[in-house]
Parts: sequence; C-alpha cells; structure tokens
Amino acid sequence: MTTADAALTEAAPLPAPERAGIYRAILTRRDVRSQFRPDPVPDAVLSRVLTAAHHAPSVGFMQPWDFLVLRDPEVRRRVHDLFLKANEEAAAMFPPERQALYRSLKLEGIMQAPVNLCITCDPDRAGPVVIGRTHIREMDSYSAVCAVQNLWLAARAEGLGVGWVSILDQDALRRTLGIPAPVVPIAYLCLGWVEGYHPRPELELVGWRQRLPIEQVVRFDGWQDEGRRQDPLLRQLHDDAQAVAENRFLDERLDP
Ligand SMILES: Cc1cc2c(cc1C)N(C[C@H](O)[C@H](O)[C@H](O)COP(=O)(O)O)c1[nH]c(=O)[nH]c(=O)c1N2
Repeated sequence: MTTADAALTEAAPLPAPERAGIYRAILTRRDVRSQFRPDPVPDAVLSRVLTAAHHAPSVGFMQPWDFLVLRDPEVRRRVHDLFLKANEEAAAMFPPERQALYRSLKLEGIMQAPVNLCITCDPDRAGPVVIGRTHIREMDSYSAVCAVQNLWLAARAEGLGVGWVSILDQDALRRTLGIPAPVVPIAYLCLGWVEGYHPRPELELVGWRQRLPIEQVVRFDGWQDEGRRQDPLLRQLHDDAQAVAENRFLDERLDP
C-alpha cells in the first residue's frame, strides 16, 4: 500500500441511472456537421465540457493540451478557407467512382457552429523525460485525443454536438491560429446546439462505410487466434451488438 492508497473511494458500479447515462452518451454520441443551431453556448456549459476534457488521462499526467476557444467569425472563416483548399485536394485522392459521393458529403460545420475549439499538444509540457513516453513518443498526442473524447461525450450529455474537422493542412492551421512550435494542433472541433442527432454515423447512413462486426476485431491471446473463435465472449459481443442495433442495449443488456 502506498501513501496514495490511503484514501481510496469504494469501487462500486455507478447507480443504475448514472451507469445507463454513460452508455447512452457513448452510444448516441455523433459526429455532427450539418445540424448546428447558431444560438450561443453559455459559458457555464462550455466550462463544463472543457472541465471534462481537462480531466482526461494523460501520459505521465503531463496534460499536454491547450484549448483554443474560437468564437470570432473572422478567425473561423480563415480556418474554413483552409478546409476548402484541403477538401478539394482530398476529393482528388479518392478513386474516381467515389469522388461524386465524397463531394456530396458535408464534412465540417466551421461557420455554422457558434464555437470552434482547437485542442493542441505541447510535447514539452512536462520536460524531456516523461513517465510512460520514454519508449513511445506519440503518447503525448494520444493523451490529447483522450481529452477530445472526454469533451465529445460530455457535450453529448449536455445536448451539444461536436464535429471533428481534420481535412486541414496542419502547418497552415498552426500559422492561422498563431500556435508556436513545437505545439501541435491535434483536433479542430465544431461545437454547438444541434437540431438532432443521426441514429447512426452519417458515413454509414450514406453508404460510405459500415460498422464492423465487433467479433471480427476482438482477438484472443495474440493476433493469431485460430481455434479460439468459439470463445463464449464472442457470442456475448454479438448479442450486445444486436441489442445496440435494435435499440435494446440500455434496457436489456446492462444487468450484470
Ligand atoms: C480523428 C478523427 C478525425 C475526423 C473524424 C473523426 C475522428 C475520430 N470525423 C468524424 C468521423 O467521420 C466519425 O466519427 C465516424 O464517421 C463515425 O461517426 P460517429 O462519430 O459515430 O457519428 C470527421 N468527420 C468529418 O466530417 N470531417 C472530418 O474531417 C473528420 N475527421
């Protein structure tokens, strides 16, 4: 037992409605591009979702993030211009038969959402040697992404929408926002109240790509697991996936 162990709180499951709330936020969170309403996000709400982001896990507790709150339409317009340029380049990269569908997709809500956020990663935040980053350098970026996910889920809980825009030249974005080297922009997010959430990812709804069967991406005791495909966990995963697809998960699958 270390000194840190002295004040452990009880490791009980959350009360049922709170536990269901976590799963509901996870399952109904969406990437939002088109359904933003223009009304402002009160500071009390913005503060809560940023607080959630700031409580994300981070390698060596380095908290490498900064949160740039971008409300000025002129700043957002400059970022939108970067998007238009990058998106044109992006369209040309897809096979010819997919380009028309690609161009029909709305992939950002930079000007519609009243708030944009840029979440950055400062690799120097905790000195040159960081617990947990000694052998895998990218761990600081991964930590910043954890902050993004916390914010995304908290935003869903608040009834807000978040859309991640990554079709941007990273250096140009850095220059546009005056982000100093070696700080890296990790995520550019559009945030605001929304008309509603799609029931499934938009890319699935338009036939771009489907959710993979979870049984296909779970492996046992290493990558090569032939002979293990009868593991009872796979049946459980299949049934949970079915329940999610049929909107029964929260009602039927949360009992121990
Ligand atoms: C790192 C990263 C980067 C992006 C995204 C996500 C993530 C995690 N997504 C959103 C992405 O398309 C979406 O998450 C998936 O399609 C699944 O949909 P839901 O998030 O479940 O609604 C995204 N969406 C978009 O319209 N433009 C974009 O540039 C990006 N970029």
